[in-house]
Amino acid sequence: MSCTTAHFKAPFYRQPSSDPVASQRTSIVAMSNSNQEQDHLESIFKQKRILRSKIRQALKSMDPSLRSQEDNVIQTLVLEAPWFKSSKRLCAYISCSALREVDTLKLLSQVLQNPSADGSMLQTATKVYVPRVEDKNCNMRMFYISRIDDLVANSMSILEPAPVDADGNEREDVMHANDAVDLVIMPGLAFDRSGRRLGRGGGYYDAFVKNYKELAKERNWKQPLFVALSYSVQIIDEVIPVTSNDALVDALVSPCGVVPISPSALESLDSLQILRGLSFPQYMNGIRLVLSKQWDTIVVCHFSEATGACPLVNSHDLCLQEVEL
Ligand SMILES: Nc1nc2c(c(=O)[nH]1)N(C=O)[C@@H](CNc1ccc(C(=O)N[C@@H](CCC(=O)O)C(=O)O)cc1)CN2
Ligand SMILES: Nc1ncnc2c1ncn2[C@@H]1O[C@H](COP(=O)(O)OP(=O)(O)OP(=O)(O)O)[C@@H](O)[C@H]1O
Repeated sequence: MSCTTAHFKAPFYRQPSSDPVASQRTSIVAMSNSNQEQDHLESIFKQKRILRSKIRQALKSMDPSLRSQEDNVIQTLVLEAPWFKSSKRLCAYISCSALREVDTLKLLSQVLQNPSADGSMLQTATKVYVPRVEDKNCNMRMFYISRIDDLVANSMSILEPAPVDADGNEREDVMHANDAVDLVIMPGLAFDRSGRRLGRGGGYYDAFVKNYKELAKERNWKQPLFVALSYSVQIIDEVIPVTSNDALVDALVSPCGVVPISPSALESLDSLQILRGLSFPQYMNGIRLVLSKQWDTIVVCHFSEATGACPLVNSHDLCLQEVEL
């Protein structure tokens, strides 16, 4: 399933000039620019297709017991994270085992069972919204669910909420909710260490992220934290080819840990405080802050191999500068 590239054609259209010769010249230049841009986009889509099959293959070859271990580690990391526990409203995908996606069912059943994500009886319950694909034109809605057992499998075998729940009530669409979502847990096929994300080619999440960010801006809401869940084999060393439509993630959760990428993730995940709080000498030398090319600010911490911690971030692809703590 894929959308056409027509979405990209509009920005390359130029207003015709009143001088017919200039207008012809302009339109030839515009056409050749447009053709170049189109070729460039085609090349990106081709690279994406190649990368998708490579990662699908890697996921297929993954040992099922390793997958299950990684699922547990990732979900535990999320469940124990302060940014997850403090979340009042979140969007999350319903994982599909046929697509070999990081499991979210443990996470979601925990949230839906508990009165709040941090288990506190005093707080109001965390509201959960999950995706429903509306058509093949990148339209996906996020509907409120209170239970996991009244979802139905769509044509892609992904469980989805019907627009009306089991009691006959219309479900709330997150785009019409009165309050802001603080967290969006995203799926993806591959990620690089600067937060670029390769989806399954539907463009659904890219469109949703763009629309939700616009809505939050209009309403003066704090932007949600966009966090993707990833098996180790899905984090790649190469740069993921992206277009201007591709939304970056703020942070990644993999079995190696929670990796803040954007400045807002660094702030929300309290990473600097965590780093400053570390007082073990063997860690102190190993920890570095790096400047990310993507965000042009200090965003990623990594650990030296000497510490035994996962060297999730390679200095060669991310660092503009390293700062010893
Ligand atoms: N669990 C889950 N729900 C989700 C998404 C997702 O990635 N995961 N989506 C995120 O956008 C949307 C659905 N988009 C999807 C796009 C493609 C395929 C899929 O089955 N792709 C096949 C290849 C099909 C083909 O090439 O024709 C595959 O990836 O193997 C599934 C969902 C909304 N809901
Ligand atoms: N914000 C958007 N509005 C309209 N079309 C979009 C938007 N974002 C992406 N698309 C279109 O969706 C198609 C697929 O995009 P892309 O390959 O980047 O999807 P993806 O990121 O892999 O999928 P997903 O976001 O669903 O995980 C492209 O044709 C692209 O033009």
